[in-house]
Amino acid sequence: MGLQGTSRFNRRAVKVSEAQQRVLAAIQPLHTEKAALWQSGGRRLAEKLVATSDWPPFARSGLDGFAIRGADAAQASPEHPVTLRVVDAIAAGQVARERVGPGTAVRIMTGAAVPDGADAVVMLEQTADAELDGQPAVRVKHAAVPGQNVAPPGEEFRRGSALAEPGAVIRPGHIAMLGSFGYAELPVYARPRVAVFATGTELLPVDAPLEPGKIRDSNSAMVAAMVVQYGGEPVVMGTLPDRVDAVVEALTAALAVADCIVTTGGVSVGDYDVMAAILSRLKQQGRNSRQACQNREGAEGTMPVGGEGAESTMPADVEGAKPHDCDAVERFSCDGTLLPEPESAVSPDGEDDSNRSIEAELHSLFQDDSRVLFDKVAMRPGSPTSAMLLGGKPLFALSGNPGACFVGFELFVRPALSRMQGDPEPLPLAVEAELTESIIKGSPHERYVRAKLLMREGRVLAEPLGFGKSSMMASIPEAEALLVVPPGSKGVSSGERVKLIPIQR
Ligand SMILES: Nc1nc2c(c(=O)[nH]1)N[C@H]1C(S)=C(S)[C@@H](COP(=O)(O)OP(=O)(O)OC[C@H]3O[C@@H](n4cnc5c(N)ncnc54)[C@H](O)[C@@H]3O)O[C@H]1N2
Ligand code: MOO
Repeated sequence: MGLQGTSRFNRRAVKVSEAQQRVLAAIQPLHTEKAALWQSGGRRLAEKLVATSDWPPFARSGLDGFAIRGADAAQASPEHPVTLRVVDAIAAGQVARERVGPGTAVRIMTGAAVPDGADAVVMLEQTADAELDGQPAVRVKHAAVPGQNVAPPGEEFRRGSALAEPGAVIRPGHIAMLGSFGYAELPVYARPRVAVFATGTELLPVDAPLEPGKIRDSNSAMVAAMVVQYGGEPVVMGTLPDRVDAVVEALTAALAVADCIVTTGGVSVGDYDVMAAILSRLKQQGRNSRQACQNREGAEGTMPVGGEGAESTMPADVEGAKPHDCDAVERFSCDGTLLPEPESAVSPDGEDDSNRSIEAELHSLFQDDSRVLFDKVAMRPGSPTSAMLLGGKPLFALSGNPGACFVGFELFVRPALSRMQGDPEPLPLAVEAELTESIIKGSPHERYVRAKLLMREGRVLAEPLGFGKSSMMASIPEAEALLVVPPGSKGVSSGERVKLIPIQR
């Protein structure tokens, strides 16, 4: 394959929190657009919106009854009712033609504008129809006070007051408020378009019969569903064989249509782990470019985010940590672009020709602002989970194992999608719960265990689900949280409080 070498083992794990920070530091919110009010639920607002009038906009009756002057019925009681002449009757949406003067009332329905002169509404149940000098009248049988059952203008919102801040998720309540103030369209962040690929020559489409040694591609559809769940638009691009040229071609096509790419599989250290090979080459490019600059300028180079300098804050990872392989030829310019292949590197046999064409394809894939963000994470499952920027767009190379793929998406792709949609705090809030049963198995790295949440006697409990191996999917549908087991040899005991990350259901 030409791209495999010892550098595929040369990966050092970063902590989950560090990996998340690298992702967030590399991503900006997307462009904004307008969405119809009724279609904007769940999207994120791109601007602060304010009340365009006082609310309510007029003094509003809270009941069906009679609008009166409170002072007229201050002493009213069932034994000594007060009789008032009824001068008008209005439904919601109508405005009274008459003012309410001393000794008069207007029959009024819920939501109608309280007429001038009136300052109270008496509910129908506290009145009786009457006549006064042959004219319609009302007997008020309970004492009234000014202001009763009247919502004054601006009671709830003052004109100009903030209704929602940029980045807020638009919830049904926002839609009600914004509709009241005449916002028929809302400025929202664009939904990220996410290209989804599964790599693996063993993969069959979901509608194909099983064949010996092959399995159906379940990750693509799961990832697409998760993209939708977190506000994005998936572009499912199918399965790819474990060949660098095929993957590079597909990634190039994806970059033309998507804001973000998610791949699954091929990210570990195996002979056919094609995503790992691409990551390794991109990393090598960054390293060579820095080396070339240092040599040329005779100065200490500074490492970009995701470079080896950042990694040195971690203890050497026990699995796969090796000194950097610095035997690469300097074929990269100071800005990180690939320089032409030297003539001497090309031999007449077919192997080199094919390498050369792969080099050319990689050259065009690794445009400006292409770099590895991380290529191993100190976690289980999904330690080979990786991320890179390609031409400024994030690519998440998730593990092929379905359980690890799911966890990798929740931990890294979800915050990225939230950031692209303008979320000011894209990392999910961790909460605590009591563990229902011990997790005996220790781990050198943090473990993210799929769990169900239970309420018992007002306490939130977390129940670890069975079938939680990286390769297993049976626990994914039921998972309501990822329970975080700290690194260590002894696991966590039943009854202990554990940190967990809720999953959107
Ligand atoms: N020598 C080593 N081997 C492995 C290591 C290691 O450190 N050294 N890491 C292991 C860990 S941890 C994980 S996780 C897996 C990650 O492997 P990849 O991400 O490269 O994934 P694949 O090898 O392509 O596939 C793994 C597994 O998942 C199945 N798969 C792949 N794609 C799909 C799909 N779209 N739908 C359903 N299932 C899929 C695939 O058939 C494999 O069974 O590597 C370990 N190995
Ligand atoms: O880290 Mo891997 O996902 O355990 O099997």
